[in-house]
Amino acid sequence: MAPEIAMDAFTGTGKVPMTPVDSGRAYVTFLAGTGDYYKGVVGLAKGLRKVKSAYPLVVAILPDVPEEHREILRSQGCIVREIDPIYPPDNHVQFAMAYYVINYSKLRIWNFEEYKKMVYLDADIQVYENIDHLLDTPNGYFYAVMDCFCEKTWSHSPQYTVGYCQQCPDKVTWPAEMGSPPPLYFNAGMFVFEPNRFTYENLLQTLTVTPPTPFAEQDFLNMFFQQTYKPIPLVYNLVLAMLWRHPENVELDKVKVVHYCAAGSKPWRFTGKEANMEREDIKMLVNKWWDIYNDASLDFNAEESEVSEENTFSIPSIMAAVPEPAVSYIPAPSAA
Ligand SMILES: O=c1ccn([C@@H]2O[C@H](COP(=O)(O)OP(=O)(O)O)[C@@H](O)[C@H]2O)c(=O)[nH]1
Ligand SMILES: OC[C@H]1O[C@H](O[C@@H]2[C@@H](O)[C@H](O)[C@@H](O)[C@H](O)[C@@H]2O)[C@H](O)[C@@H](O)[C@H]1O
Ligand SMILES: [Mn+2]
Repeated sequence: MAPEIAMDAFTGTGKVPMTPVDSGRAYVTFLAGTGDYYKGVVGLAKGLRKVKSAYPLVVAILPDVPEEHREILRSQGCIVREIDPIYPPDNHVQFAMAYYVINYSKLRIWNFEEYKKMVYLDADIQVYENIDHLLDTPNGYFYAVMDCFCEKTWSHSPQYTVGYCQQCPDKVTWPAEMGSPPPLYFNAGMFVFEPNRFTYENLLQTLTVTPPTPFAEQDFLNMFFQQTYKPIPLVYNLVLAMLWRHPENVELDKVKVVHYCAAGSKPWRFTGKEANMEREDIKMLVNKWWDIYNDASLDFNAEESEVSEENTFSIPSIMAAVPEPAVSYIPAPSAA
């Protein structure tokens, strides 16, 4: 006998609320390679469960992700979707990190048209407070958190050269002789977007004529969505470098989402040896990530999920086997 459920648990019309698949909303992350980033996805899946997110986690994976890792993600209730890689046009650019070249493949998520609105999260991100409300934001905008230009990874940029950062625009003003300051620039580790076939095709076509730059798809997305980009508060994507570059902008106890993107900060391979990794706040955040990763009570439970399926929100792992819909991809540009 299904447990008695207060009518207000529904939409008040007595109708069962839409399940996450029907709601057209989901979280999505990206996984490539045979390495240990799958641990980041497991941590993220468990973190979203811990904050009682109502929506599933879709994982866009490249073909090189081994079956063993795919099975681990399915067993954690993830919806695993294989995508084709996307390479930037032939180039000789020096990416800030050599592996950034695979990050262009993230653009395939705009083709997940069965979803109307999604939150993209890097696999090195953890969600510590429920952020489902981001999926209720008004359509037509690209929501993301502003990045910081102060790390050495930005040493190629004019901002870094003049010591300008959008996080403290009054500290070093943009030199007038260099024209207008750069447009607001987001970190592409987390963003709220609407999958859309037209946008998808436009992204891929534009990519073929856009010379690659050091921050790869992050630079590309900033250029592409410049007119519709809407900054959201830093609590939705704490880029760790903010802790030592702009501590005045950070209230750590209010942060909902932590992005482990500083060199040496990936929790699953943390040694504490790199610069700033000896900080107490960094060690606390890494331990916080491990507490969730190691918490067996947060593992996906298919039975529990099926029971709650009747009431509210969950996705049985059978959904995890959802095959890639037969769509004709725009052929990716030739490999770099
Ligand atoms: O070997 C890799 C490297 C990267 N990624 C994915 O690409 C994202 C972007 O890379 P990363 O987070 O390392 O970049 P950062 O945010 O540190 O610049 C990761 O979060 C993963 O989702 C992956 O799956 N395998
Ligand atoms: O492929 C480019 C990547 O660019 C971004 O990472 C960078 C960037 O944020 C710099 O500003 C930081 O200095 C650096 O530490 C950090 O790794 C995104 O987090 C990642 O998802 C991905 O798009
Ligand atoms: Mn990242």
